[in-house]
Amino acid sequence: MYVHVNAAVSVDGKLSSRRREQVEISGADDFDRVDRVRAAADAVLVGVGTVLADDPHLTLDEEDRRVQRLRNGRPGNPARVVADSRARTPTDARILDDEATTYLLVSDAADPDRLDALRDAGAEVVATGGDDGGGDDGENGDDGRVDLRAAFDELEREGIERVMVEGGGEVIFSLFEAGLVDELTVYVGSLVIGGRGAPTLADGEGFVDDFPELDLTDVERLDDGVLLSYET
Ligand SMILES: NC(=O)C1=CN([C@@H]2O[C@H](COP(=O)(O)OP(=O)(O)OC[C@H]3O[C@@H](n4cnc5c(N)ncnc54)[C@H](O)[C@@H]3O)[C@@H](O)[C@H]2O)C=CC1
Ligand SMILES: Nc1nc(O)c(N)c(N[C@@H]2O[C@H](COP(=O)(O)O)[C@@H](O)[C@H]2O)n1
Repeated sequence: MYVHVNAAVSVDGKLSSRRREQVEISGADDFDRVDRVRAAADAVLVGVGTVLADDPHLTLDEEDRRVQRLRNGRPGNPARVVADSRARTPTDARILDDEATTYLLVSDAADPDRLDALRDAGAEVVATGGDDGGGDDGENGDDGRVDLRAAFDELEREGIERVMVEGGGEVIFSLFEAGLVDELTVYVGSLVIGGRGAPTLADGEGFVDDFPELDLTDVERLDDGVLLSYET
């Protein structure tokens, strides 16, 4: 699986404010670039924190790009994928409409009745990862969250080979922690958000050593900000 993480941050590295509501950090040119990256992907992935905060749609904005994909024998929109251990995605979430296939990555911690309701609402459920019985302590490498590596193997069996990850900070950290990131693009908008509780590009537990190092491959001025491109 090729994994491209993309995010927009303020100059102080925040994805959003302490209210966790969507903040428009990108300008028109960056949103168009994001649409292009989506169009190249087989699937767009977010964490359930992003679904609950933003209720994103994750489809293509540009009709021409949908048409081009269909001409190439691909679905008009990339599939949508949510890392959602406990199946907290609302059944009326926008990502569950019929404009694309939507996979919910869940763990053993998800309630079976809830999964039935989400299947009825149109979701394809992929279960990996489970509860080690020891609470959220991270012991045994299993804290009841989705095992992203195993889930990606399942998605590959569904023909998904290229994933674009749009956030948020918890999921992005987990992907770096698991060594699953191939490419990172970060749009840095010219604003300060601040707030110790505001989400950043990589949240989670954070690293204390063995920090993932990246190769800077490009720097581009875009809208009123800067696009930074990295490979791992
Ligand atoms: N500026 C930007 O480009 C973007 C900003 N955002 C912002 O980010 C915030 C949401 O980010 P977060 O709260 O960090 O939530 P998130 O979107 O990273 O979701 C985290 C949740 O995913 C679930 N999950 C399942 N398996 C997991 C695993 N293995 N590792 C980590 N999480 C796993 C857990 O329930 C966890 O609470 C919102 O404020 C949203 O507006 C989100 C996307 C893009
Ligand atoms: N690239 C980017 N720039 C910003 O300024 C943003 N606020 C976001 N947010 C994320 O974009 C997604 C919205 O998707 P739809 O337009 O509803 O399809 C979602 O993942 C937001 O968190 N991204």
